[in-house]
Amino acid sequence: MNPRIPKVDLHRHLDGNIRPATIWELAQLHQLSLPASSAEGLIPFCQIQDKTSDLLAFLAKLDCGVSVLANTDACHRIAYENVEDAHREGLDYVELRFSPYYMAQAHQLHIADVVEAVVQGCKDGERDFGVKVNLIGILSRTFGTDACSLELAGLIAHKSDITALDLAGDELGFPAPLFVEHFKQARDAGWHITVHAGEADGPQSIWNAIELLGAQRIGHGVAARHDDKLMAYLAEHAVGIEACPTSNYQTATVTDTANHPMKTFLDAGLAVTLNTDDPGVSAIDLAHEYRVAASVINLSQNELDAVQRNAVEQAFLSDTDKQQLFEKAASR
Ligand SMILES: O=c1[nH]cnc2c1ncn2[C@@H]1O[C@H](CO)[C@@H](O)[C@H]1O
Ligand SMILES: [Zn+2]
Repeated sequence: MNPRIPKVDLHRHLDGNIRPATIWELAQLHQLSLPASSAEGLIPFCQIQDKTSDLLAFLAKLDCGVSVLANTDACHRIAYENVEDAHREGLDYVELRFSPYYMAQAHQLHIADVVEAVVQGCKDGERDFGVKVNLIGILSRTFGTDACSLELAGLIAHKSDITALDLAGDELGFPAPLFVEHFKQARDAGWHITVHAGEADGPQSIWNAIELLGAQRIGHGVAARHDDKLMAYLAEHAVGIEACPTSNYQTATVTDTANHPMKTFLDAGLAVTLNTDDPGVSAIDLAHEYRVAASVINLSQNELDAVQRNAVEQAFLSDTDKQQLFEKAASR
């Protein structure tokens, strides 16, 4: 990554980035059983080894980490450690997303309490590590529309501490038209919108995210490659593409990383950004994704710099905040 351009990750699930050592310690603390007898032994259960058969097999790997969230202190801890991880990676700004319903599920926590703990964990992390953070709430579509209504209510209870709403989980089984009302409420709350689309399903899912849910950015968006009209629309309206190539390889969204459409998207004028998705589960960091984009996807240094700048342009931040990020990076 270019140190003179802000280092930004816009698509990172904090509940997909729980350290194996923390999973182990929380299980000890709360006397919870795990499928292994040491932190190292846990790795095959909470990290992808090579790739999985499909998105749902990938998502099952997140279950181990959230299974130890026995109380709100545990939620605070993993949020705080996510900010520490971002600091260790040298990031200037990160948008962390999380699904409070999913985090609350294993131990029947109160959804709004989970949101509060995550908000506080991130605030404490920002104070201690000097990384700027914004939070994106997720509706986990996999659990259906009623669960998503509860999840939305828990997020809206902390409306001013949340920047945007996202829809994640089983894209094929729970398509966007089911969530029109949820996203209307989110826009009425003044939130930005980003939606996982075109990862497990086709281009229509991306159109739906934009036209029915009001998405300003698309998580993954890989399937746009099959629809020229959509590509032209994305370019014209600067709808950002949050690319996560290693995740896309591991979920079998792309057959191999070299086949990722990032370069095609850039050539077509799309505002592509590069992100980690679930770095703990994928065992990667943002610098790894930039190396992959250079050496496997063959982006030039100019293209990599453009992608790095796109992340600032596409961030859910005010123009003043974006300017400050650019100035901070230019002066180092
Ligand atoms: O790559 C992904 N695609 C779709 N959904 C995802 C991905 N990674 C994580 N989640 C989903 O996000 C929520 C936790 O933040 C969970 O619903 C998880 O399944
Ligand atoms: Zn994601």
